[in-house]
Amino acid sequence: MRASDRVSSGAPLVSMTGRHDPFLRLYWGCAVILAAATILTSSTLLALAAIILFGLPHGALDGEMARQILRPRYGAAWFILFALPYLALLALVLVLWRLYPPATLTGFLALSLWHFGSETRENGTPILSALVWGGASLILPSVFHPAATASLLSAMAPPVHLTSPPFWLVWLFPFWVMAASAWLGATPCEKRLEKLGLLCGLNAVFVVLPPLQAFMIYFIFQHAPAHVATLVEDRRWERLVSARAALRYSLSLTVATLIIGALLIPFYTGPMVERLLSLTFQLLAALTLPHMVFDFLTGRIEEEAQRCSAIRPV
Ligand SMILES: CC1=C(/C=C/C(C)=C/C=C/C(C)=C/C=O)C(C)(C)CCC1
Ligand SMILES: [Fe+2]
Repeated sequence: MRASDRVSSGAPLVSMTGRHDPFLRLYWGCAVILAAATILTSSTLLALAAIILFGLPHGALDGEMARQILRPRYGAAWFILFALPYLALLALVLVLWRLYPPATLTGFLALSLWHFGSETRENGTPILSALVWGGASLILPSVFHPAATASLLSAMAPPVHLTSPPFWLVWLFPFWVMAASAWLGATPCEKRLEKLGLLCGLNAVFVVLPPLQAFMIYFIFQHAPAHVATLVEDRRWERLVSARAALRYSLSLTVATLIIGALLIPFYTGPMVERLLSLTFQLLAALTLPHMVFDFLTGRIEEEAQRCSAIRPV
């Protein structure tokens, strides 16, 4: 089973907060305080800080997985083998943002929908739950806050100027509602009320809050912990035994990403808030492509390992 095939929607925050670990309490306490400050002040900068500080580390865990797979075979060269193709894909996406901003934005949104969906896919109803949970963060703001979503997406991909969100995100809404109803219908009776509550909670976040704040809440309290929970539950990753360990092993690449981000600031122009907004999301897109390729490759390696162990004589 691929890491992303495991169940994670719904429970991640509860299972991943490490309620009894004082360090993680502090970590999540800071996340809650920063999120609350963002909402109270409506500050774009604080929202970006929360997204970076508490969302980015989940992607940095790719380095830990690559280390475990490549180091036994290639020794110290593992890092180059991992980092070079990763950085090449990252650079490619950053160049694509410059050359074809509208097409890259569309590609990023489609990729994000896939990425968010695959993180919250459930075993019984994989496609439905992926559309429901993955689509919510993109479809709901486009429907309930079209003007604000359009201006954020425009700021993300200058010189694109959207007066409304991409039509396909809005058109997906009726399908999203149907998928959500079908998914609830397919959920076992005893769990239905709980799932309905979660769905209503997620809807409320995207209906009530402005799009960037709602996305921040989704990203740091649902998406990132779901990814970490999936990896911790996956017994393949020897050192990822707890959320705390995951945080520790994500630290070096998180810092490296922050340095890359800081070095890129001079390449972005305009008022500082807009520069940081486009840089943050363009970099997220640039990280998401190699992250998804990596996820695909580790899934293939796992399938291969299972195939080999199935044909090995006992
Ligand atoms: C900027 C922005 C949006 C899009 C964000 C996207 C598409 C983020 C993708 C992040 C990824 C893929 C992270 C991977 O872990 C919304 C929600 C449409 C509206 C609010 C502002
Ligand atoms: Fe992610």
